Amino acid sequence: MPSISSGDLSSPLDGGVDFGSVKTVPESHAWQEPEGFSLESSDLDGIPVIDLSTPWWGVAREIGRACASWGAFQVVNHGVPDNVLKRVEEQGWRLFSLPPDQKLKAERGPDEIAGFGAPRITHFFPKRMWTEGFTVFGSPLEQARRLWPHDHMQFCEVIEEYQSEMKSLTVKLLELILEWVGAGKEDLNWEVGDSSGVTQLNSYPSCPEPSRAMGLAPHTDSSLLTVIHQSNTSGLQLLDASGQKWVTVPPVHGALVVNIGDLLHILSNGRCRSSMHRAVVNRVHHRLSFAYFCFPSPGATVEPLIGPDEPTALYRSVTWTEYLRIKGTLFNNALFSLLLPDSGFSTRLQQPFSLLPSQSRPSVMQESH
Ligand SMILES: O=C(O)CCC(=O)C(=O)O
Ligand SMILES: [Fe+2]
Repeated sequence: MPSISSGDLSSPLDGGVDFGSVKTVPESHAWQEPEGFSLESSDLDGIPVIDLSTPWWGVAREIGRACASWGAFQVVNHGVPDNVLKRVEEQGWRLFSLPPDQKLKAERGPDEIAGFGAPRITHFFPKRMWTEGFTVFGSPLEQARRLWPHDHMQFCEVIEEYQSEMKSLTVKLLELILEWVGAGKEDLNWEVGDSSGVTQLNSYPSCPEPSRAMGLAPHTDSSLLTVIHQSNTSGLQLLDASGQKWVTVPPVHGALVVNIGDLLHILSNGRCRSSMHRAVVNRVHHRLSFAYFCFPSPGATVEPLIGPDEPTALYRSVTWTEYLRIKGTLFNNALFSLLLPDSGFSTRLQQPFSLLPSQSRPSVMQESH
C-alpha cells in the first residue's frame, strides 16, 4: 500500500477541513450520542461468506437466506481476478493522494453524477462525514483527463476493467437471486445484461478522535445490489435484523461484500432485505473502499415479482430514475413511501431503527416506537 503523507490529505471538498493535519475533530464533523449515534458494534456473528464455485442451486439457496436475513453477504471464488482488485486499489491511492487543488479540477457539480465530492446524503445530516468520494458513471475519461492531463490512460483502463468485472459478477448474482425468488430473467422488463453501473471510490482518512466522527452515515443503497471491495481495513458495519446491533463486516482476503439495495428489495417484494449500513473510521489506518452499484437499464420499471406463492405486491412499481428522485428527497423514508396501502405493516419491512440517528430513521418507524 503506498504511503500518503499527511499533507496530501487535506480536502477542500469537505468544508475546508484538512483531514490529515487536524488534532481534534472540528465541531462541523463531531457526531453525538444523543442523536442515536452509537459506535458500539459486535463482530461475533458476521454475515455469511459464500463460495460461488459451489453448485448453482446450493449457492442460490445460501444467497437467498443471506438476502432475507442480513440483506448482505461476502463472496469468495467470485471470478474477479486478484490483480484487478489490486490494480484498482493502487489507482485509488493515486487518486486520493492528489493535491487538493488538483482534486478540485474534477469536483462534482451540484447536478452532476461524476467526480470528487462529499457523500450525496450529506445534506440530510447536521454534521459532515469523515470521508471524500469519487464517482464514475460510464467512462472515467473526462474527469481523469482533468486530473492527469498527460497520464490518465492507466486510471481509465483499470477502472474500465474493474467495471466490466463488476458488471459480470452482478449479472451472475442477480440471476442467482432471481432463481431463489422463483423468477427468471424473462420476468424482468429489462435485459439483465443491460444493467447499468455506477462506481464509487471512497476514502476515509485516519481520524484523531474516531469515537466522535462518522465515516459514512447509516443508509441503504438505492441500487439493485452493490458490490464492495473493502481491501484489508475494516470499517463497514451492518445493522442486524433486530435493529439493535451494528455488526462489523470483517475484511476477508479476496472476498467481496454484496449489499442488497432498495430496488432489489422492491423487485423481490421485500423477500430480499435492503441492508442498512454505515462506515466508521479509525485512529491509525486510512481506509479506501470501492463500491459498484448495479442498477437496471435506464428507463426500466422495477415491479415486485409476484406469482402463486407471492400473490400480493407490497410496493408500487417505480423506475430507477424516479426512485433516485424520491430517495433524494425522502432519504430513508423512500422505500416506505412506495408501500401499497393494503400491504399492512409487513415483517418484510426493514429493521427497527432505534440505533439510527434521527435523520436516518424512517418517520414511519419513529411513529411506531
Ligand atoms: O466504505 C464502505 O465500506 C461502504 C461504502 C458505502 O456504503 C457506499 O459507498 O454506499
Ligand atoms: Fe452504501
